[in-house]
Amino acid sequence: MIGSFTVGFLRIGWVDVIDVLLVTVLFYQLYKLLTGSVALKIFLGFMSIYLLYLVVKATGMELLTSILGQFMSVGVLAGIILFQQEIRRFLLTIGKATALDRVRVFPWRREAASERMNITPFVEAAKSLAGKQTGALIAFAMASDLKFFADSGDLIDATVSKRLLMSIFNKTSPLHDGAVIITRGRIQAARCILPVSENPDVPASMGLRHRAAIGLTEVTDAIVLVVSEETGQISLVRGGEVFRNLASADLRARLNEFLFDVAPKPTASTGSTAAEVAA
Ligand SMILES: Nc1ncnc2c1ncn2[C@@H]1O[C@H](COP(=O)(O)OP(=O)(O)OP(=O)(O)O)[C@@H](O)[C@H]1O
Repeated sequence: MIGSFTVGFLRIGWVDVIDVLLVTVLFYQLYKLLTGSVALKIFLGFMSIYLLYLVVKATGMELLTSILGQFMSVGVLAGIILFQQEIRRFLLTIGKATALDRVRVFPWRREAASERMNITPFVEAAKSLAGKQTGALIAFAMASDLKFFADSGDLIDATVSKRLLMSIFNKTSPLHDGAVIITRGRIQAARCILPVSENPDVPASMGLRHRAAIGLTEVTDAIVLVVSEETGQISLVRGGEVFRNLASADLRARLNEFLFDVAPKPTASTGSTAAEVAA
C-alpha cells in the first residue's frame, strides 16, 4: 500500500489513520452531546453489548453470536427511537460546524448595515419589561427554521416595534404566555411553546422560561432573549450558554454580535455578563 508503514505486525496506511481520527472526533462529539444525560448510560450499555458481540463473533461462539446479532439489529432501530433528540442535536452540530453554514448567506448577515433588522425595539422593550418585572421570551431564528415552534403558537407576522412587544408581554394580554418568534426581522408568532432543556447543570434558580430558552438553543442555532419575571434580569442564550444580567449596552452589543457577527467594540462593557450553562 502506498504511504503505509508498519508497527509490529500491523501495516497501517494513511487512510487508516484518517479513519481512526474521524471515528475519534465522531465519538468525542457524541460523548459531548450525551454527557450528563441518561442517554450516555444507554449508549455505554449499547457499546458494551456491541463489543461483546464482536468478541463472541471473533471467537466463533455461534449461539451467543446469533442472539447478540438479533439484539444488535433491533438495537439500531431502538437506538434511533431512544436517541431522537440527541441525533437531532448531533446532526445540527455537524451542520453548524460545516463551512457551508458560514457560506450560506443569512438574510440578516447579507444585508448592508443600514438594512439590518433594527434591534433598538428589542433593547428598549427588554429594558422597560425588566423595569416592570414582566417576564419575556423572544427567539430570533437564524439558519434553523423555527416554523415548527411558531406553529405551536399564534401566527402574527407583524413589523417589530417596542409598543407591540410591550403589549404582547403585558401580563393581561392573552398573548403574553410563551415565546415570541422573530423571523427575518418580523414578529412571526407569539404564545409559542419551546422545548425545555433537560440539562441537569442548569442552575435551580432558573425557572421554566430560562429552561425553555436554553432548550431551544440546544436543538437549533436560534438566539433567545429572556427577561426574568422574578428578578427583572435580562439574559441572552446561544448554544445552551446563558449570558446573564445584561445592561442595555451589553444587550445591544451581544445582539449585534450574535445576530450580525459584529464584533463587540472594546469599549462596550460586557464584564457583568456571565456564560452560565455550557452547551
Ligand atoms: N416551554 C415553554 N415554552 C415557552 N414559554 C414557556 C415555557 N415554559 C415556561 N414558559 C413561560 O415562562 C413563564 C413562567 O414560567 P415559570 O413560572 O416557570 O418561570 P419563572 O419562575 O418566572 O422563571 P424565570 O426566572 O426563568 O423567568 C410561563 O408562564 C410561560 O410564559
